[in-house]
Amino acid sequence: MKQYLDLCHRIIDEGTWIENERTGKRCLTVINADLVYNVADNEFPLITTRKSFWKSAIAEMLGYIRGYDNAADFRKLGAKTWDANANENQAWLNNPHRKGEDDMGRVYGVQGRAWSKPDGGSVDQLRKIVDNLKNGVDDRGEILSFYNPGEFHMGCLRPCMHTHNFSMLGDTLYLNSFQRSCDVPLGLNFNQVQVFALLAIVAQITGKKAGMAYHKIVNAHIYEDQLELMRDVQLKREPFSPASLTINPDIKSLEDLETWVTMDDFEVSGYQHHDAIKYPFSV
Ligand SMILES: Nc1nc(=O)c2c([nH]1)NC[C@@H]1CN(c3ccc(C(=O)N[C@@H](CCC(=O)O)C(=O)O)cc3)CN21
Ligand SMILES: O=c1ccn([C@H]2C[C@H](O)[C@@H](COP(=O)(O)O)O2)c(=O)[nH]1
Repeated sequence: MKQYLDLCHRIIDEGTWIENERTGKRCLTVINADLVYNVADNEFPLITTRKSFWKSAIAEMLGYIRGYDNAADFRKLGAKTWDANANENQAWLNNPHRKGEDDMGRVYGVQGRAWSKPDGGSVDQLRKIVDNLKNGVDDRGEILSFYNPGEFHMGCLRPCMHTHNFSMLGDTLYLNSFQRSCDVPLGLNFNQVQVFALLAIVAQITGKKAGMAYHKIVNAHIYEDQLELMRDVQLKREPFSPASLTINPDIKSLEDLETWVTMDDFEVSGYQHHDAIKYPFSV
């Protein structure tokens, strides 16, 4: 929690105003932030200075794991977070690659599970990582990358958290996650949960101990219409002690995640939080 609050204060104290062409808004921006989550000790990085909708965040991550390309599938899991990018962004609505209502195109999980090969067929990056780790192999290239510039024109948004690099020391699994762009009031509240949960889940299905997760953010920003709520409301509140996450131990494989797992298989205990804050969302 402290590292999140420190980043918010840093943006407000030292940030530079940058015009963003895509959204038509100004963002108070800093470059480079390094967040660390202790998954080994289950120090779940859930924001307490406002109500955090952690189930949506984990549902989003599960949708990426499943390779979803449709906002309706995310909704069925419990995340409405892709509705606006799939259906309200004019550039995407005009894009000939859009396959209709709710289509997100070739983003995130599509790249993670079915990266198109120029000579035909596709690469399932996550399957390879899980198989290797389960067999005790870390080839120093256990990388799940959603960032495919050759297909940006076929998706509604370029991935923000674009790369997850797993590694092993003995039987302890680590994760380094890279994010190019971060909406700190809205997105980071989710992304922290997702990096933590991704390491916890992958460790569980590969039979490893979870270690630390390292989260690198390049451009961290607060949109101009979010600033007042962050500075004058959220940052005036005292944080509560952290919550912890429990994952159903019956989840044992990638197939389990692909087939029967729902948000009922995740539980958070000891979550004390301040009231929700409705931050404006920029499409
Ligand atoms: N401008 C912007 N910020 C983002 O954080 C973001 C995007 N765009 N586009 C792609 C995804 C979608 N994400 C989202 C989208 C919506 C919420 C959101 O509305 N959160 C509310 C309510 C959540 C709920 O009810 O489930 C929140 O209070 O956290 C959060 C992250 C993160 N990403
Ligand atoms: O997981 C996510 C996804 C998106 N965001 C934010 C970061 C930016 O504010 C927008 C994306 O806009 P770009 O112009 O493509 O950078 O969405 C996030 O924080 N976390």
